Amino acid sequence: MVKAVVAGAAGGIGQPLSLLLKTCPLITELALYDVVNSLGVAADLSHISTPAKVTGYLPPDDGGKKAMKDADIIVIPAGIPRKPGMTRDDLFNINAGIVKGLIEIIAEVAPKAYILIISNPVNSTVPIAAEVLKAKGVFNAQRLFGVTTLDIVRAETFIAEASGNKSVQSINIPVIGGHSGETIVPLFSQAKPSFSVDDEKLAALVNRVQFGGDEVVKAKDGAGSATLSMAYAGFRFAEKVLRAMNGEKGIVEPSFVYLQGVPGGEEIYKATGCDFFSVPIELGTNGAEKALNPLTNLTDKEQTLLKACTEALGGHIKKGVTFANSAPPQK
Ligand SMILES: NC(=O)C1=CN([C@@H]2O[C@H](COP(=O)(O)OP(=O)(O)OC[C@H]3O[C@@H](n4cnc5c(N)ncnc54)[C@H](O)[C@@H]3O)[C@@H](O)[C@H]2O)C=CC1
Ligand SMILES: O=C([O-])CC(=O)C(=O)O
Repeated sequence: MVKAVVAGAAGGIGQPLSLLLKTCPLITELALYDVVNSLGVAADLSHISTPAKVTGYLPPDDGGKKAMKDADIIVIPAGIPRKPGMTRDDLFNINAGIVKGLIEIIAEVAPKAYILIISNPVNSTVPIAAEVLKAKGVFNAQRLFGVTTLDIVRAETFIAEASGNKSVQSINIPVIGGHSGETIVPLFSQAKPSFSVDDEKLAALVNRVQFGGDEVVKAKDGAGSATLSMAYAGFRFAEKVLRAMNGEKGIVEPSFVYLQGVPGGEEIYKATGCDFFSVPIELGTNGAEKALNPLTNLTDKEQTLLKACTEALGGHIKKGVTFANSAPPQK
């Protein structure tokens, strides 16, 4: 029996993500929570002929607690998205409180759940979640993930386009660091299969992965940010976590984790000075079982990107930690 929850299920990401989760045979119960419209989304999805039993919850009558009670995996795309001209950090003032409130509920009713955070700014919302869980005495770093899969999905797509590789799904590329602008570090030198483009094209590819989110925000012109590609990416990561929980071996995907709480993370922490960092993670029945060190054999250009990443990321992490420890409990 596997209970999955989507918090923010009626939103632009939440709806297609819930649809994809409804198609996953590994899930037996799918609880959809939102502050609006979740009952309608649940009724709609409940007619699909797949095993997961779908239920919807709104805040009244402790709906959040009921939705998340005893969940095995909770995916969080709750919060406002960007409009043109905004940075992800501009979302902090609203989304920090939303994530804090949801994690407070999870700490109480589902302390063992795997938590996958999509809400931006991921570089700060994941540290907020960790601090709240620590304060409640239920933090398990191996079960808290910032979802950075969309950066990997973009890198795979853009390499396939640039190199003319027709089998995009065979491409593997680590993207490390954080999830905003210069904190996103694609390691094209470690792409499999390897590929080569001239320096100018490589710089353009790096820039496109780092600022791919802006491309969508601009095209949507005030109607939000990436939702469909994010739902795909969120499902891809959630499904890998579920398959690993189910005993499948050898599953690796980068994710933004608390390095010092994941085996193998300590040496990456020492090298970067960042408590939280996205690196390839080996997933298993205990969640993040091993952080794989991608920092050996970086090219000079990648070293420069890494330096810019760690300089900015440290501040984002600190902002989240400070907020978590100073804001009052959310309602
Ligand atoms: N990690 C990543 O790679 C990506 C992250 N995002 C982020 O995901 C978040 C959601 O984006 P969209 O779905 O486009 O936004 P949206 O506005 O369409 O949906 C957000 C949903 O969250 C709900 N919500 C707000 N407060 C809530 C609470 N306390 N509890 C439960 N639900 C609540 C809203 O009612 C809404 O239905 C944004 O912060 C966005 O920046 C977006 C794309 C990629
Ligand atoms: O750009 C945004 O605000 C949404 C996001 O995180 C992405 O698309 O990578």
